[in-house]
Amino acid sequence: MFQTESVGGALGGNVLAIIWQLIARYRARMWLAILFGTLSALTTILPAVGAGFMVGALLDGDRVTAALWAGSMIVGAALMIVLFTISTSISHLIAADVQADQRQIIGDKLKRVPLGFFTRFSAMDLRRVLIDDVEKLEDGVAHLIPEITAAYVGPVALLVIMAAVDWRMALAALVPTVLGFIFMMIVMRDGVEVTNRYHKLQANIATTMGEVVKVIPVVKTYDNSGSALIRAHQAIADFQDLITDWIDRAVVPANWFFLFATSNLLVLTPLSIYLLDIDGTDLPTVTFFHLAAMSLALLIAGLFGISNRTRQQEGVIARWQSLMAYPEQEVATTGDGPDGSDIVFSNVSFRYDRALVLDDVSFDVKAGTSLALVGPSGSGKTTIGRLLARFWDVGDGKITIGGRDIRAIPPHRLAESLSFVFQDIFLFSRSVRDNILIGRPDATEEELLQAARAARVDEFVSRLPKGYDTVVDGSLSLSVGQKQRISIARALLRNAPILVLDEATAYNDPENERELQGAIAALTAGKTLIVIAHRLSTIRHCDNIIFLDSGRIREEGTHAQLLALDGGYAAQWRTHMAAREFSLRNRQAGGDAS
Ligand SMILES: Nc1ncnc2c1ncn2[C@@H]1O[C@H](COP(=O)(O)OP(=O)(O)OP(=O)(O)O)[C@@H](O)[C@H]1O
Repeated sequence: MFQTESVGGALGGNVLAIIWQLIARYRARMWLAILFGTLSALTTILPAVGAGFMVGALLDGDRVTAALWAGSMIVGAALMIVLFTISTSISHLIAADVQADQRQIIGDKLKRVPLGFFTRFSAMDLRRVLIDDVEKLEDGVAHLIPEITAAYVGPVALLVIMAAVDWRMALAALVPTVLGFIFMMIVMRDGVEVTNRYHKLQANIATTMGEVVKVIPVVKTYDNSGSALIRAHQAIADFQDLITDWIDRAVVPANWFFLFATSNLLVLTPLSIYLLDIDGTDLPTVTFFHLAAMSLALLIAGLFGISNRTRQQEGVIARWQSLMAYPEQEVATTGDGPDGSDIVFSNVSFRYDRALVLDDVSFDVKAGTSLALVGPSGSGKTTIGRLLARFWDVGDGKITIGGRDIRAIPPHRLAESLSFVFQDIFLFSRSVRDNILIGRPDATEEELLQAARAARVDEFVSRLPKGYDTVVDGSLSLSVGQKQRISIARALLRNAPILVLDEATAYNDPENERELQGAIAALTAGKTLIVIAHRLSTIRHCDNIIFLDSGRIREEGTHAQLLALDGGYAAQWRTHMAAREFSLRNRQAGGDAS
């Protein structure tokens, strides 16, 4: 998952500055939104002023003027709403533009990160940054930025006017609110931490629930909901535990603050009555101060809401920054493709995180020959295949294809030379035809059908309701073997000079396997081939076999040479043969019984 904490912690109050940078292209319009927002905040003084003059007119017995002032109060309130609406309309339009920009920026970033990035971050992580967070950014751009200036300017302007009229009553309106602020800052020191945890645990629940939905079939198969859902239960329990803490340390203090902020009348009213008596302060002024004090409290309370929402934006910005900081892969934009299909790994070392996964690996595969990579699980076989496709770049050493360092080959030229059949098959929610054509979009119908026949796709496609035009979606349940055959058809169609097969036939049923092996033989004929295999029977005829263990090449040679060596490969071969014999005997026993 993308980081939210460390970057978020470092962000602190910078989050608004970062949002300000994000809207760089729209600053002129944003200034306009800020201007209208600030004018709207300033108009909050109008009802108080109007009320003061209205009372003055009433005391003079001038009812017409009083009515006019009453009308001005309504106009003032309406003006406030109109100005605010203009401000927020402008800022929402900017927010929509910024959101579109952000999606573009993230999309561009995703084009520049190495392919391996997508094996490390789940679709859910990406969805969160690309969709949910971009949605949330709307509050930052459309509300926080224009409102923050108004939230500061409004109370200050109000206070200046109040102080100009009577500094004593201005102070009385201000003091409880300031006390509320100080109180809030002391109590909310803990509240910030607990609110951050609240947001984190909330995100954790979302992630775990997403996982739960994914594992439901497994859970049901094993009838093991107790243990499989433990993480989800734990996430919910953690959240429930925190809620009480959060209410005690963040919600209650926040309400105390509102109480303090709006309780300035408790000080102002006795003071104003006292002043009425002793020094000729008049009733209109007292009326003005009472309404102005309430406006002041509300404006300052608004500041509190802003600081809370700013904190929510921190997570959004932190995840975005974490994505943007992900190392990019340098790609050549010009240059030739590989000159031939010889593959050479020279002293290649590689680590995903800390541990070395490939350690000084060197080998070559001559054009048109085959290499099999074998070894225990986790020995680095798949990593070698992925490095060849530049899922990641090597740490040390280099990989060349046709004598050219793959880092110097433009990606489309590299892609033209390689075909992959991976363990994980991804099919798009499009027709079977489109899914095969991904291998070569400009292939003719005849070429497509030829590839489909060779990969034995046509057999099951003819039984589908719309044949090759049937859409591969949730309603169409293809077996793993069928999906695998589609992916082989793709590779056949691509007809690239180098082919990497990662356990390509591991999931196919025995009846299909022989035919599929035939198709693969057609696919691999004349190609430079790297097979990543567990079932050694499929690779015994390879020109060269490398036995890997813990990221190092331990043995290399033909099947016969490695057997003669009697090392790790021979041991794995013996295990394989024993397992095969066992399964054959079982099948025979099953056959006899029936
Ligand atoms: N995306 C990744 N991030 C971090 N570590 C990884 C990643 N992919 C693989 N590894 C680690 O690298 C090591 C080599 O993995 P690799 O998949 O290359 O082995 P393998 O020989 O193909 O294994 P298997 O036969 O089980 O597929 C393992 O320790 C694995 O946990």
